[in-house]
Amino acid sequence: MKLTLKKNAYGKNAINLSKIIRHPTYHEFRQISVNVSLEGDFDTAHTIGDNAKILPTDTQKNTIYALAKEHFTDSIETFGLYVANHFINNNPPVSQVTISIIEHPWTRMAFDGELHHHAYVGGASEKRTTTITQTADSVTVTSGLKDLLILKTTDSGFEGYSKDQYTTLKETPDRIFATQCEATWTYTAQHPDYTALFTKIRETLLKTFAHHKSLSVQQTLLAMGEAVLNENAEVSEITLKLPNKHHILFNLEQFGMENKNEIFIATDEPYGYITGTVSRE
Ligand SMILES: O=c1[nH]c(=O)c2[nH]c(=O)[nH]c2[nH]1
Repeated sequence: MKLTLKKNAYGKNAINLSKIIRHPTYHEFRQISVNVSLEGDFDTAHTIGDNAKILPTDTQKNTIYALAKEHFTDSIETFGLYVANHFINNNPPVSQVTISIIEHPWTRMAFDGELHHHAYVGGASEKRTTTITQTADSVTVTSGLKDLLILKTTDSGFEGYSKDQYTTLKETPDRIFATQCEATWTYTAQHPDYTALFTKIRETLLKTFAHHKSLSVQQTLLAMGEAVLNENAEVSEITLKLPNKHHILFNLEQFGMENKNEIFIATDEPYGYITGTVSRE
């Protein structure tokens, strides 16, 4: 039987980089994690161990640090586009480059309403993300956010669902809705203002989550996606991933007490996993 090498790719993951951008009146601190993945004419490396066409992943890593000096000055999308372009233009065997970047936010400390010049608070779970995929004749940019923890204490219920002999879940018109939101979106236009749009989309996601009278996670997911597309002509499609981080009512009756939707078992696992993509027709 003849065996063939099918789709293959190689690159460097988790290239962790931080940068101080010194503005006249304050320092900006940025921290990103970059993945590089190259596809192309690399068969002979696999078949006969000929590395002539291989740009070492160590070089790929060095390239990210070197290019960041001049070209990581704005959004992660703009930097990712520059880097993808560099790899495809300088390496003939490469037919497709994928650059994924996660940005860890650091925000300047504030005292008496004044932002500090060079001290920051980090550690928030939420991250901004982008993936750039570039070939000789096409480039796609996907932007997003992940690990955005959001919760509401009411305006969420789950009733009227299908039941069988294994159903134990009680219907409720009022429950906690907690999720770790992941969103990724693509654009209708080339070179939009990535950062302004990110801020606007994030705001729309939060506002819709907060205001929606939720009959299910599924219904809120669609409402959030629709709101983003309705309010942003520059967005062509959005995918949302909303794990349902259950807070389960604890049985206080066993102690002769009534639980008026106040005490819960906060669970991480198992969790419901609701995903969906909303697109323009
Ligand atoms: O909003 C929800 N959607 C479900 O599909 C589901 N399933 C479940 O057990 N709880 C919930 N909640």
